[in-house]
Amino acid sequence: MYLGVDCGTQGTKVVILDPERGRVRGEGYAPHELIATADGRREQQPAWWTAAFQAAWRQALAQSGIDGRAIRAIGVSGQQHGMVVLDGAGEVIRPAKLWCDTETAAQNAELLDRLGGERGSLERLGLVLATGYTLSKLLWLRQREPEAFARIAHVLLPHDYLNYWLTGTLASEYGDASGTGYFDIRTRRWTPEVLELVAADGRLARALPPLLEAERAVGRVRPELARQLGLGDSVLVSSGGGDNMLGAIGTGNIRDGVVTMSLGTSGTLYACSARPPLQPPAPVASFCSSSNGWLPLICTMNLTGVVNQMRQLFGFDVEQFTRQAAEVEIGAGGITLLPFLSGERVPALPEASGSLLGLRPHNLTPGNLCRAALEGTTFGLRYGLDLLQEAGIRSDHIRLIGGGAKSRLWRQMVADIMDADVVCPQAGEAAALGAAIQAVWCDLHEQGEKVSLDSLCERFVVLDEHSAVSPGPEAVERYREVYRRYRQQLSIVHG
Ligand SMILES: Nc1ncnc2c1ncn2[C@@H]1O[C@H](COP(=O)(O)OP(=O)(O)O)[C@@H](O)[C@H]1O
Ligand SMILES: O=C(CO)[C@@H](O)[C@H](O)COP(=O)(O)O
Repeated sequence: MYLGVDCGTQGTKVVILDPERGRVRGEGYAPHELIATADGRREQQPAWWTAAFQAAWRQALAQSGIDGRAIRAIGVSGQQHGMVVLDGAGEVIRPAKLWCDTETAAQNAELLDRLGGERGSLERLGLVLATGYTLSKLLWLRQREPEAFARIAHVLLPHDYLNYWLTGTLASEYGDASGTGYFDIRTRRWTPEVLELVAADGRLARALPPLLEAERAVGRVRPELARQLGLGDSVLVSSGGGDNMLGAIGTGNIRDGVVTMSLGTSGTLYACSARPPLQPPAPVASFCSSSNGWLPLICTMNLTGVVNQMRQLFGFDVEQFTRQAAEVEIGAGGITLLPFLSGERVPALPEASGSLLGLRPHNLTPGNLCRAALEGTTFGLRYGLDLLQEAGIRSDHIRLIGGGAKSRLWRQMVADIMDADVVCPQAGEAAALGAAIQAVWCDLHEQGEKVSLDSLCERFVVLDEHSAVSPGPEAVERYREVYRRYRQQLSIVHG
């Protein structure tokens, strides 16, 4: 049996994969708290992740009915870009700043400028620095909390931290490392000279962990933790990765022609590629994949969080919200929501706020506002799809994952707005499944079996044909018009 863990923004999900039967035997979930303030701060205590890991694991174990000692290996997926800083004793210095923290927008602008703008950043790193990447968080820490900064001995990403907690070993891997802003996505090496823009004495480069190939193991679960979790005494921990990289594995997106979209706290859209795109538009992040290739990606910061807030404003549960939104026409009666409540990464508006446009006495209804929240956030992903297409990525079908993919209305909206067929994988938690598949891959490699990741995805990734939806020609036409209105209003409000 293999354990896949996905530490997302809103919670940790766990799956237990039975390789013989080729299916998930047990699942678990535990939510995370979030520190969120009006200045854009978004932080979490790493201890909340480890507590959620344990709670979700116990649920999955109980559901599966297996003995915990049957687990051979664990794979960990994590929200990208977070900054976890440890002191010399391996203790967490302060809460982790997350991918969606925009408090560091000024530091990102300063660093981008010092790198020579978008062009300089592309030349040095193979991608354009964005607010949310780890680098600007380090500069922020140096400027705002110099005492904490002085104590840094190790800098990790969220999934690296979970691997460290599991094994006691400090390590990173190419996929998640490529979202730091101090890693060259083409050579797959850290870039110490970029870190020197934050501290010229070289100490940050010394704080970075060694980099692993995707199919390598970090180590084995620490004996005292294994006992506490009811695991056996030599459970392997695979390299793990960023949640989008492992979402790619969990949707079989490891060869050309597949596009995955995730409707989670973030909205993401990505396709794997054997080479990094040659001249990607600046918002396209040419991250490395966890399948030894690349994963050009776009990410929006305002998705299910905005939809949840609109829903809660009216006191609706998910079913009531969906009914309200479904009962009104495409276009929300002329209302547009530019949904940048938390600032935005794509388009690059880290300090923006949201706007509601087109309000009139006849259209100001809960149904129109609920629909405008779904449409506005999905148009952000359509904007991203246009950019990915500019980078040369083509596909007329999308594999849809993340919490929002459970909504049939949203799935149909994605199909109509993107003009593409949409299908979900059978396993509800694709990134956790991807992590479990990577654990199988790594375990087989340790045993000397050079099995391909492709063959494992063939075996374990099953699409749910009942979830499939196709674009409706009439709806596609109507959304085209509404999207045009969205783009126009976007340029009027944000230039
Ligand atoms: N049936 C549903 N309809 C619409 N949204 C849903 C549904 N089920 C879950 N969600 C949304 O999915 C969100 C969680 O998504 P998830 O991908 O787990 O986030 P993350 O990985 O960022 O923690 C929930 O907050 C909720 O808004
Ligand atoms: O920053 C990015 C991608 O670059 C986000 O996709 C994070 O990785 C968070 O993911 P979720 O919590 O939404 O799954």
